Amino acid sequence: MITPPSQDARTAARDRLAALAIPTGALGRLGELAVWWSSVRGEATPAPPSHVRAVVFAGDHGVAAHGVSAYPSAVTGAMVRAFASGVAGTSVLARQHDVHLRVLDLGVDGDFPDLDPAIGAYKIRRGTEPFHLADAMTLDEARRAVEAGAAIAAEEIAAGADLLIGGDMGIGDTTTAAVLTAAVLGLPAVEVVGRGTGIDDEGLRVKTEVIDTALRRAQDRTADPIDLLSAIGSPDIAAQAGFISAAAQAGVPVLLDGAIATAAALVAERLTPGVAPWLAAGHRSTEGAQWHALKDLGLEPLLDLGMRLGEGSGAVTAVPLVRSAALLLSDMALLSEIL
Ligand SMILES: O=C(O)c1ccc[n+]([C@@H]2O[C@H](COP(=O)([O-])O)[C@@H](O)[C@H]2O)c1
Ligand SMILES: Cc1cc2nc[nH]c2cc1C
Repeated sequence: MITPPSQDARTAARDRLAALAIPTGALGRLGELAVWWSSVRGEATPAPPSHVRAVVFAGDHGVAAHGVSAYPSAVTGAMVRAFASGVAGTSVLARQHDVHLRVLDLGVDGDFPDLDPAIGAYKIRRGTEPFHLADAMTLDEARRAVEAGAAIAAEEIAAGADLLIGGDMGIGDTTTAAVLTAAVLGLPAVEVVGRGTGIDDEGLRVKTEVIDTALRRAQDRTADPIDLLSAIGSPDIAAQAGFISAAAQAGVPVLLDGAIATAAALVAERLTPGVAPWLAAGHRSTEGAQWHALKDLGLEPLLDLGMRLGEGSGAVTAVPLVRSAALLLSDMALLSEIL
C-alpha cells in the first residue's frame, strides 16, 4: 500500500504559489514543481532537498550482442570503474550539485576484484540471456533483483536521503527499456525504439526487429510484473523498479532520469500502484519509450536538452531546479505584502 503525498501540503503550497509576488502562473512548471515538492515533503514550504542520493544500477544485457547498440558490452564494466574513480559524466554532475553517488553491479558480465566489494554486494547474475530468443533471467532472479532494489533504497533512506535518483549503466539497456515499456503499455516496437547510444538506420531496423520479436515472445507474460521482468527485463532494471517502489512506499520522492529509469518506474507502478505521485521527471530523453512511459505516469519532464547519457545524468542536472522551486515558494514575498 502506498500512501499518497500530502493533499493538505499540496493545497497550502498551491494557495501560496497563487499569492506570490508574480503574475499568476508566471513560474510555469517551476511552480508546479514547487507544489509537488511540498506535497511529497508534507509541508507547505519545505526546505529544498539537501540530501540527494543517486544510485547507478549497472548490468549487461545479452541482447547487446545482436546489433542493437553502437558500442560493445565491454563498455559497461569500464564505466563501472569510471564511476568508482569518480570520472564518469554523472560523477562530475553529482559533485557539482552536491549529490551523493554510488554505483552498484547488479548484473555485469565480469568481476571487479580490485574495487570496493560493496559495488558487487547485490549482484544477481552475469549478464542476461538475449530476450528475443529466451527468458532474460529466472523468476527467482527477477524477484531477488526487485528485493535488492528495495534494500538499496532502504540503505539510502537510512543514510538520510530526502530525494532519490536512480541511474543506469548497461550497453543494450535502451532495448530492454523499450521492450518493457511496449509490453506494459501495449505498444508496437516502432513507437518505443530509439537510437540509444547512436545506432545508424540499419541498426535501428535490427533493433526494431529484436524488440518486435521479444514482444511477441512475451505477449502472454504482462499480467505479473515479476514474470515480465524475467522474460524481457534485467537485474539492473528490476532493481531500479524495486528501488523506486520502495522509495514511494517509504514516502521518499524520486527524480527520474531517462528511458531506463522511466521504464523502471512504469514497472514499479505495476508492482505497487500509487508510485507515480511520488515521482518527478528530470528530463526528456531522446527515446520514444520514455515519452510514452512519462505520459502514462502523468509526468512532464523538467529539462529538454537532447541528453541521452543515462547514468542518472538528466535527473542530477535537474536537481538545482527542485532547489530553486522550493526556495521560490518559501522565500519570495506575497503580492499583498508589497502592494
Ligand atoms: O537514459 C536514456 O534515456 C539513455 C538513452 C540513450 C543511451 N543511454 C545510455 O546508453 C547505454 C544504452 O544505449 P544502447 O544503445 O547500448 O542501448 C546505457 O548505458 C544508457 O545509460 C541512456
Ligand atoms: C562511453 C559510454 C558511457 C556511457 N554512460 C552511459 N552509457 C554509456 C555508454 C557509453 C558508450
